Amino acid sequence: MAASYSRLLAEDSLLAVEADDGDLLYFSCSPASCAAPSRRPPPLLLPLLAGGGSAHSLTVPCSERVPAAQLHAALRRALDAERGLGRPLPLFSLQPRERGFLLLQPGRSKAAQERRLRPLLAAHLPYLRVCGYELSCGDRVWQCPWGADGARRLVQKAEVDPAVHPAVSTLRREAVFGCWKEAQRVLRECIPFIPEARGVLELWDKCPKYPQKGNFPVIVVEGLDATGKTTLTQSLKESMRAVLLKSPPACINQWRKIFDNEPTLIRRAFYALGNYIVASEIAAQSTKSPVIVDRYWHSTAAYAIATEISGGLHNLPVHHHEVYQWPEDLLKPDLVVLLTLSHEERVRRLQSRGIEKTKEEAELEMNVRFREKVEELYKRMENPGCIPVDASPPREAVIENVLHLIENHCLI
Ligand SMILES: Nc1ncnc2c1ncn2[C@@H]1O[C@H](COP(=O)(O)OP(=O)(O)O)[C@@H](O)[C@H]1O
Ligand SMILES: Nc1ccn([C@@H]2O[C@H](COP(=O)(O)OP(=O)(O)O)[C@@H](O)[C@H]2O)c(=O)n1
Repeated sequence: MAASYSRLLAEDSLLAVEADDGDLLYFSCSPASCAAPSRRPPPLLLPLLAGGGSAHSLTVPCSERVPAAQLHAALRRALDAERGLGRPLPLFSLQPRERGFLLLQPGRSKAAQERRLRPLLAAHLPYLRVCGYELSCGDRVWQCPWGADGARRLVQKAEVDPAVHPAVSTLRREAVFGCWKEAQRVLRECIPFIPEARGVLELWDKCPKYPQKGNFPVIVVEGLDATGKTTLTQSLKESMRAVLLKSPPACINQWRKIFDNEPTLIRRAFYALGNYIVASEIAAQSTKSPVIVDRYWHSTAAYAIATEISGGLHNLPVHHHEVYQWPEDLLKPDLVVLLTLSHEERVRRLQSRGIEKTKEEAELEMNVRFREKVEELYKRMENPGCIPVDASPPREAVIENVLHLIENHCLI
């Protein structure tokens, strides 16, 4: 009979490894005495070890968010650069809650893998939990912690798959901030490591904290890259005699590249605060004229969730989850238009535009699953939700449709 999730968490530690297709495989690691002999050994590890390969897991305790996120990113870079160490798979430990990597290396002994790993990890070792994996009695896999303090534990395929992706519970803390105070807190913690964080915070300090919208309409245009946001927002600006704003706003754009190269926690805090900075511009401008905004909070949340939650649509947080709700302290637009386009047409437009692609754009183009998740996430956003508009007709028709939509919302 399958063990319950709560029992596994009470007695064992539970690990989730992201397989090649982005889906998750769950293992439990139990003190040998309470391991039921009927529980099967885990896939992935058993064939690898039986074939003479080796495996190590590295996890980063998450006590201090910013240093932990930076260490995790540094490890990823080091492992990606070190070809002789095998393939790193993203790994979540659910008890204690930690993130890290599982290194799988066919045809290399545990001792040999350890010899390559030790110098690479030397500087980080005090802040990491590292375990090697061993095979005994033909089909028993043991987890063996480095250092003297940990007893080895039996690793088995977990008989329960928690219904929720392990990263869902960390989204609020690490990627989709529910209020400006949280984003500000993260950027403050970054100042010792990233001096530019101070620049962003100084600009934010000058902004009113809960600005109110003026009487003119505020319309946001969202959508994947190359769906026609720039084209549409420019036309709306002209035909409505509106002011056109962008998030992130021009005043922090100079630092965008720096934050784009930082781990999720820091990168998303930058974009989140960017939305609050643009909100004060929206408030000021909407007392004088209509305002069009090219990307806003929905983009920040949708991209953050799609990057953090691996696998397919089934792994996304359930409908009406708190991460889909508009932050209460962020100025709300009157209408959010979502431009939708088939994958083929979007790629054609990207190619005909021909400018250099950012890493995330290139990933979007390549990764159909990621694109599907971003689009689905846009549609799950609430209060306000996005209104989808087909962006495939000619430019003039798209603009006309959106102008009708704006009129129907009684905004002009
Ligand atoms: N309705 C349309 N039909 C055909 N091409 C379009 C349409 N709207 C935009 N484009 C073209 O597609 C490309 C991407 O549009 P753009 O407005 O830059 O998208 P985004 O700002 O969303 O990245 C541009 O070359 C643009 O001229
Ligand atoms: N309000 C915003 C705007 C952009 N972003 C991030 O910036 C990326 C897209 O910005 P972009 O400027 O390349 O998009 P386009 O306006 O070129 O389509 C997304 O991948 C998001 O990660 C965000 O998080 N929040």
